[in-house]
This record gives sequence, structure tokens and C-alpha cells, in this order.
Amino acid sequence: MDEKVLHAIGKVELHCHLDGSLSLEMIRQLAALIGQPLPASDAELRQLVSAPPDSEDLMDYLKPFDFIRPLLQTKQALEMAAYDVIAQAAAENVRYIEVRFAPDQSTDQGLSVAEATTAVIAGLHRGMSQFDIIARALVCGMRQLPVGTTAKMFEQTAPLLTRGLVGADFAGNEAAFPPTAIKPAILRAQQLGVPLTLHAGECHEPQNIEQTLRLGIRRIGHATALYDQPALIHQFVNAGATAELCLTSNLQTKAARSLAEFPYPALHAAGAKITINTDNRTVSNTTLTREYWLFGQNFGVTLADLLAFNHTAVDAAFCTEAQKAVLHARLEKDYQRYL
Ligand SMILES: O=c1[nH]cnc2c1ncn2[C@@H]1O[C@H](CO)[C@@H](O)[C@H]1O
Ligand SMILES: [Zn+2]
Repeated sequence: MDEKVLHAIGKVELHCHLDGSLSLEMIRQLAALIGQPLPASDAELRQLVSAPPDSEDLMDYLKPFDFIRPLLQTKQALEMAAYDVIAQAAAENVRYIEVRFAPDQSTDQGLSVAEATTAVIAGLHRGMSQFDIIARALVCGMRQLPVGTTAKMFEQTAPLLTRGLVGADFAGNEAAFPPTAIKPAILRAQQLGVPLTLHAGECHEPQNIEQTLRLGIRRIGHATALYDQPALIHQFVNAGATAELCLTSNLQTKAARSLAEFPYPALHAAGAKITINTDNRTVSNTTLTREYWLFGQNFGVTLADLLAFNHTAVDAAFCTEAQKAVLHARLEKDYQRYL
């Protein structure tokens, strides 16, 4: 597939972390606001904020997030960061994006989780006012936090559900905190009517995917551990679940130790609902265009496949039905001249 075409076609992205997707320029601006010195060269800065090349697992991969965290502690910083991610997505013709972030990681200097979320939404709105894109927010509970803290975060952010927030996720240390460990917080979110997606199957634990399905969750981030689990794939397909695949990230976290451990071919063959995502543009040093290209190179994915995945992403999105109808029509138009 032609890279120029991959850049030009409309895209829908469901799995993108705010803090893992800041441009280097934005990182410099945010660091300047708090007087944090940074390496002068972009190459060195990129190293600081990218997945370590020798990452052995998810927790290694997550190390650069510790560097970003102090930069995202004010309303102004969160607003600027959200705008920055929207600008990047719009520049590669993403038409709809759900940007996720963990409000509890932006309370170190006294912001409330509601203030943090409101600031992110404000940045998304500024982006939408300037670019041809629809952006919505997802709040992430961090698995390693006490479930009571996360439940409270959901209670305090749920009122924003009609104002730009559309759902929630759980991120962080999956190996130590499987779905059963965070179940009370998941149930609280469900009681509050918060649509959920969940990171699962990123640490070679297919049972986490099964547990996620059993909890009634129908969007799964990564779902990598399905690659050699035909029975569970069958269950996944029967449940009508959607996989938020993140190829580059999986190779870095060793969720897939090689392409052979990436679940796309098995999921595709089984007729599973598939979407393609970046996970973290900066930490994974990628773009959605590049992820599409990698699927073409490695798995023979075609433009017609990409159109289908984007329709799937719209179907699984947490926006309104009216917005979905507009997005479906927009995608058809976008792809028409290339197919
Ligand atoms: O692939 C991932 N798996 C699990 N957690 C992640 C991944 N990427 C980012 N985060 C975590 O989500 C938080 C909120 O955005 C980030 O701070 C990071 O710790
Ligand atoms: Zn993720």
C-alpha cells in the first residue's frame, strides 16, 4: 500500500494514550512551564520519552511515563497536551479519536480528578474547533491504585459523560492486577453507566481476556494473548467483542515476542472485530499511518480491509449513534477514490 494513500485516507482511532503521545515540541513547552531542563537535541529527548529499546516487558515499556507525569499537573498543561495530540491526529487525517488518560496521575499538585478531566476535554474541544476531527476522552483507572481510589475517580468524573468524556479504561500493571483484582472498581463504573474498554492480554495471560468478557466488557485493548487460543477467540467472536490492536507497542512490551505472537491473523481468520491503533505515538515512536503500513507489510492487509476496520472502530466507539452515522458515511467517501 502506498504511504501517501495511507496518510490521506480517513482514520478512526480508539486506543491512544494522551501522556504517551505528546509531540517533542509540546514536551519542551510543558517542561519550560515548570523549569524542567531537557536535553538540547531532539534525538536525546526522543530517547528519554520512548520505550527503552531493550524493554523486557510492559513495566519496562511504561518507564518513560514517569518522566512525562510531572509535566501534566496543571489545567493549562493538560489542556495544551490534549490539543497537541488532536493536532497530530488531525494531521494524519484521523476523523475520530478517543484519547485516554489517567486523571489520578495528574493530582500530584492538588488538581482534582474532575478538574484534570475538564482540562483535557477543553484541549480536545480547542483541537476540534481548529481541525477536521471529532475527539472524545476516556479516563483510565490505574490498576495498581487501591480500587477505592479508582471507584471514587469514576464517581467524580461520571458527571462529565455528557460533556466530552465517553468512557473509561484500566491501564498499568496488568500482570499483577488482573481483572478479578480490580473487579470492584469495574462494577462501580458499570453501575455509574460508564462505557468500558479494558487493557487485557498484554502480559501473556489469556485468562485476563476471558475474565474481561465475563465482566460484560466488549472492547479489549491489545488482546494479544489470543494469538494461540482458538477456543477463546471463538468466545471473543461470539461475544461480539472488538479488539483494539496495537502492533508496535506489542512488540516493544513483548506482549508479542515476535510477529508470530501477534493475534491479527488468527483474529482475522475467525472473523473477529478488529481495529488498528497507535497506543502511544511518542513512547512507541509511531503514527497511525505507520501502523496501517505495518499491517500491510506484515499481514497483507489491503485498503478494503482498512476501510472495514475503520467501520468496526466506528461501531465500537463510545460516541452517539448520530455521530457514528456521519463517520460511516465520511469513511465511505474517503476511501471511495482509492478503492
Ligand atoms: O500499553 C499499555 N498498557 C498498560 N498501560 C499503559 C499502556 N500504555 C500506557 N499505559 C499507562 O496508561 C496511563 C494513562 O495513559 C499511562 O500513564 C501509562 O502508565
Ligand atoms: Zn494502551
